Amino acid sequence: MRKPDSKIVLLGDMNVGKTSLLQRYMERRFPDTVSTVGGAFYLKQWRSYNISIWDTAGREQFHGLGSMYCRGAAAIILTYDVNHPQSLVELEDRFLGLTDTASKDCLFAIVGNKVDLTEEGALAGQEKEKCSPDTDAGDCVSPRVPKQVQLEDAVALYKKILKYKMLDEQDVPAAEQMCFETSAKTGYNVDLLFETLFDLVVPMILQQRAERPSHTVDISSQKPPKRTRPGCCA
Ligand SMILES: Nc1nc2c(ncn2[C@@H]2O[C@H](COP(=O)(O)OP(=O)(O)OP(=O)(O)O)[C@@H](O)[C@H]2O)c(=O)[nH]1
Ligand SMILES: [Mg+2]
Repeated sequence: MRKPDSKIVLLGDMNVGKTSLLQRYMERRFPDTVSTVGGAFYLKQWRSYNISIWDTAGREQFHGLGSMYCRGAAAIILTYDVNHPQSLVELEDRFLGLTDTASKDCLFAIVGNKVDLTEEGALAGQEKEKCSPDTDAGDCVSPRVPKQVQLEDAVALYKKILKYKMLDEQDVPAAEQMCFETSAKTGYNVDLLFETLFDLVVPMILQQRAERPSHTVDISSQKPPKRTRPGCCA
């Protein structure tokens, strides 16, 4: 397997839908999931680059592993559930600190998932009817409720992160570009999320390559060392 050129990590509380988002994007489906243990990754080829996308466990007991998964990451997807305000609070309180091991110019996306469960989901083009007993589970949506976390709350968190990382708003992508509302269930905005990040990460790969010192030695210009005492190896 080729070494990945870059790394993207999904972080966020348990049950917000990290695994489901990744499976929706990589496998184009919304399977039943079990709560993640530790972490797992997919390799995505984007243009001629290999990007690893890491799914992490949101459960408190795996918290200690988070900073290890973030090491060297080029982008981090901070995921919350639009129906659970506490999951947004947790991003700041519990997960942001884990990102200190990421690359110094790491990008942040903030993603509010499960928008299909909200009344606003209907406005986002998710017009499917409520489940009926004979409807396939994957084809139905649950009764909708007003959205509990607004996109502006995510934008405010994005700006706080920039302050925490001491980054200038002018040097990073705008909050409006990096805050998403998604549904792993319907696929709403899922491609947009991942592919926006891939497009932003590619120039970072190119820059790293340009900065990396060359390890190639031109042996044709090397003269053999002079031997002072022939035959002696001491
Ligand atoms: N309605 C709806 N349900 C979702 C969506 N995304 C995930 N779910 C459901 O939410 C539950 C948790 O999803 P996971 O993807 O396992 O959540 P996770 O963030 O990976 O959780 P951990 O692995 O425990 O950290 C599952 O029952 C999913 O089917 C979504 O967009 N809409
Ligand atoms: Mg999971």
